Amino acid sequence: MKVVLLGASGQLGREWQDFIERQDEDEFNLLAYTSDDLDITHYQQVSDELRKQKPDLVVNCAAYTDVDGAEDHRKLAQKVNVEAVLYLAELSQELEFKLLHYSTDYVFPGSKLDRRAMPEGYPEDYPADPINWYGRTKWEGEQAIRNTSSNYLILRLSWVCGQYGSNFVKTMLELGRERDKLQVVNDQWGSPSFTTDIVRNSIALINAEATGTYHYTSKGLISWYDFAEKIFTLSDINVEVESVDSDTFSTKAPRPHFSKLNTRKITAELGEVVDDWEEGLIALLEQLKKR
Ligand SMILES: NC(=O)C1=CN([C@@H]2O[C@H](COP(=O)(O)OP(=O)(O)OC[C@H]3O[C@@H](n4cnc5c(N)ncnc54)[C@H](OP(=O)(O)O)[C@@H]3O)[C@@H](O)[C@H]2O)C=CC1
Ligand SMILES: Cc1cn([C@H]2C[C@H](O)[C@@H](COP(=O)(O)OP(=O)(O)O[C@H]3O[C@@H](C)C(=O)[C@@H](O)[C@H]3O)O2)c(=O)[nH]c1=O
Repeated sequence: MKVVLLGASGQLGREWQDFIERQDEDEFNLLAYTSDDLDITHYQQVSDELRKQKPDLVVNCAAYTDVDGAEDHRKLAQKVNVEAVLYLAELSQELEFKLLHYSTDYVFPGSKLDRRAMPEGYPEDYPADPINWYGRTKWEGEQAIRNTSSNYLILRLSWVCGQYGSNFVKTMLELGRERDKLQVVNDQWGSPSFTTDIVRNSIALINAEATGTYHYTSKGLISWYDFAEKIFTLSDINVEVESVDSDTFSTKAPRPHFSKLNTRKITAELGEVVDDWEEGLIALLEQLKKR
């Protein structure tokens, strides 16, 4: 299968490349493009390249992911997360490739009431109602695909962490080593998704010829504070972590209080593929230690 990977230098893009390199058979012929190789907002270049390569599958790991930055750079976030995605969806229809696109838990409103009503998380068909600009652009990008392409897979993820790029685990390890004391929010609940699990399950969904929208995240429901505590305990880092609410640790973009994704649908499709978040964290810390 010929696969074009966009956003190849991000945390998920690099994990995709690693995963394919580790495969024994040549199941996938992967062509990886960083933003320098191919900017997805340069439509003519995208069109020329995809017409030339004629892929069976385009994996879109490219996105504007700076949640606070999106509030100040609304047009850019809109261009990358909506307009360029619409263009990819149009090309998928015209050139007949499958489009695998990633989206986020931040499309959901995340009220504290929702946490009580849906402790196992939001199902795929729960109405989106994002509370920040990043979430809004990601939702509009999803809708652009649904309204345009008949051959797509949208995989919603939450709290993505892996060995590459920047994420909460790596930020905590850095801050924990630099500082004596940290504040971490205790009133935003969800679950991390680890990049190795995401790529494995993305490929399983592709092999199962799944289409439509799916959720993937680890088992369990934790706050960022719980996550930070576990990162420090497992890493033997001695730092004082103060548990604070979102008003105390305020950010430019509001974050949902609850953003757990329900994973019943992917489990029904693929079997018991959803891993425990603590196991995922232990594996990631091991990987980081080796690097
Ligand atoms: N990170 C997270 O916690 C979550 C992420 N997701 C989704 O998962 C997907 C992958 O995220 P993740 O790997 O974490 O993100 P990263 O921020 O690590 O990577 C995003 C990549 O997109 C590239 N990019 C940005 N703009 C363009 C552009 N115009 N053209 C081409 N490439 C571009 C970036 O390149 P460069 O660095 O060179 O600009 C970067 O390599 C995204 O769709 C994201 O919304 C979903 C839930 C949680
Ligand atoms: C660094 C830091 C963050 N926080 C808070 C801020 C925020 O509410 C939460 C997580 O911080 P981050 O900056 O990693 O969060 P954030 O950028 O909101 O992460 C999100 O990224 C996008 C792309 C997604 O799609 C989401 O699923 C989610 O993973 O922890 C603290 O409380 N203390 C700290 O020292």
